[in-house]
Amino acid sequence: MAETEQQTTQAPAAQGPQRLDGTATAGAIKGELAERVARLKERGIVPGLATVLVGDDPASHSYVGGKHRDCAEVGIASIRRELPETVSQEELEAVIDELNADPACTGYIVQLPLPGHIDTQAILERIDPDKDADGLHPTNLGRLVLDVYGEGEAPLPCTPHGIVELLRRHHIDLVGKDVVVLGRGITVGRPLGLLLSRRDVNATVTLAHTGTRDLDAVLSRADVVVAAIGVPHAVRPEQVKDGVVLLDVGVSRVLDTATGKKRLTGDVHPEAAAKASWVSPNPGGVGPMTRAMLLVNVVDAAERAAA
Ligand SMILES: Nc1nc2c(c(=O)[nH]1)N[C@@H](CN(C=O)c1ccc(C(=O)N[C@@H](CCC(=O)O)C(=O)O)cc1)CN2
Repeated sequence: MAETEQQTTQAPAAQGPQRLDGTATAGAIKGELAERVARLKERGIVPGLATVLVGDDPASHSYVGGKHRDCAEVGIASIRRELPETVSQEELEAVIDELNADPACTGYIVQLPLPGHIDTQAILERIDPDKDADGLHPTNLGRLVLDVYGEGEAPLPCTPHGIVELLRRHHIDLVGKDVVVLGRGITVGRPLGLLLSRRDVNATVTLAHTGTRDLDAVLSRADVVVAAIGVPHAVRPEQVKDGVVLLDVGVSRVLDTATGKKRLTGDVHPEAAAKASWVSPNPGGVGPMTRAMLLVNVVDAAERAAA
């Protein structure tokens, strides 16, 4: 696709939807990051990502494993902290303090969700904002609200940033478009609403949630729908217009009765996807972009620290 070509959100659905290919886009971003990491290393600076993983949840283990594989691909050093499900608040806070003080760790994340007995907000607030690779520290979320920080000057939450970047790199113009974000969670919906309404994106955003009245009417007007509620096939074909752009963020594991195995299912019904002009596959859409934007935050932070 030509670099300057602008895409419309109204391509006839008869052609079938085009894919917002997160795997390929993340691959391109990782290539760019590998070059930036190499330049940092020439100056004696080695970016290092630490992950803090609590408990035995297989999905969290798999996501964290992926993050470290990505680090190896682009030359970022890896530090792993694994703690039992029974870890106390104080023990976890001690690990945070240790990473805040460790010069080899230039950025880190605490894999979410944490067990119910842990005060997640207190943990996120204890992270040094300069090492906050997830962009979830209140200082960094506050910077997002203020919208006075330029590109790379403050970390952005990875999934929202990944969604905006995925659309941007597929030349999908959001100026003036009606974007409906389903879900108001702190890792996706709420920060995505802020990001989409920034002047450089300029979309009109509706953040829909369990309190939304007449969701069908809200969805029927949308040029773009981002579904991040984790309810399998929640977005149905009769709710969206032809040519809509659909981003499927939700991840549910449902039993496939044919195979007897669990299979990953998104929030978008396949027949809704068939009406779209563009759709992000799930898997292979927003997930890989989430991982790529984490690396962007790590490299940005290392460059800022070295400036
Ligand atoms: N500290 C954080 N915790 C969590 C975050 C986060 O951004 N920061 N987001 C999610 C989990 N997550 C990253 O941590 C994540 C989820 C999914 C993927 C991904 O690549 N998914 C694949 C499918 C993988 C599969 O088969 O399960 C895809 O979409 O292609 C990456 C990262 C919650 N916790």
